[in-house]
Amino acid sequence: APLDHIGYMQLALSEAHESPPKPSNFRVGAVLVDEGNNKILATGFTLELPGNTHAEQCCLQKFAERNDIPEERVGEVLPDKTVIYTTMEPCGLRLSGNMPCVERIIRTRQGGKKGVSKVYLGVKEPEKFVGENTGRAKLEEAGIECIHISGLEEEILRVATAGHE
Ligand SMILES: Nc1nc(=O)c(N)c(NC[C@H](O)[C@H](O)[C@H](O)COP(=O)(O)O)[nH]1
Ligand SMILES: [Zn+2]
Repeated sequence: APLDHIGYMQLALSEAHESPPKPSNFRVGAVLVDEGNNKILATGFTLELPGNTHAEQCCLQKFAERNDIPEERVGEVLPDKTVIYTTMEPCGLRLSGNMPCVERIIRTRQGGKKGVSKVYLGVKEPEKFVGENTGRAKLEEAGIECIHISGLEEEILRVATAGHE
């Protein structure tokens, strides 16, 4: 049977377990899903790809690479009903200064592409690095629904902060 919301979030959490612990970020897992056909498009975890990458960023980049285009153009090849499950809400600001995942996700809808239409998140971002994460408001403004899938918060946060002292 196809995975349900909690199934996809559990899959994202299993990805988060793969992330190498680091004091300056959170260990997050994500799954890019074609909700129209219940197909997994890509999985990702923090630091999976080279260059201080985030879980959501890795999903987009891996799917783009599989379609021979750069991540910034991945919206051109995403199926119409693409959604992303991420154990922690997408970042709106990064201490490293790298492009936040909220911007990367909104960018998938540029040029009238459907891109990512929903973000399912396991927890809000703890205010440890950048204060309150205001990304969800930006996602909603861009027409992207943010839905909290509850039930895994404790384990998500334990995994996310395992690299912290
Ligand atoms: N949603 C999300 N997915 C991730 O894969 C990840 N690592 C974070 N973490 C958010 C946190 O705010 C940033 O990790 C810090 O702000 C440091 O920024 P860098 O990660 O070094 O760019 N958040
Ligand atoms: Zn991010």
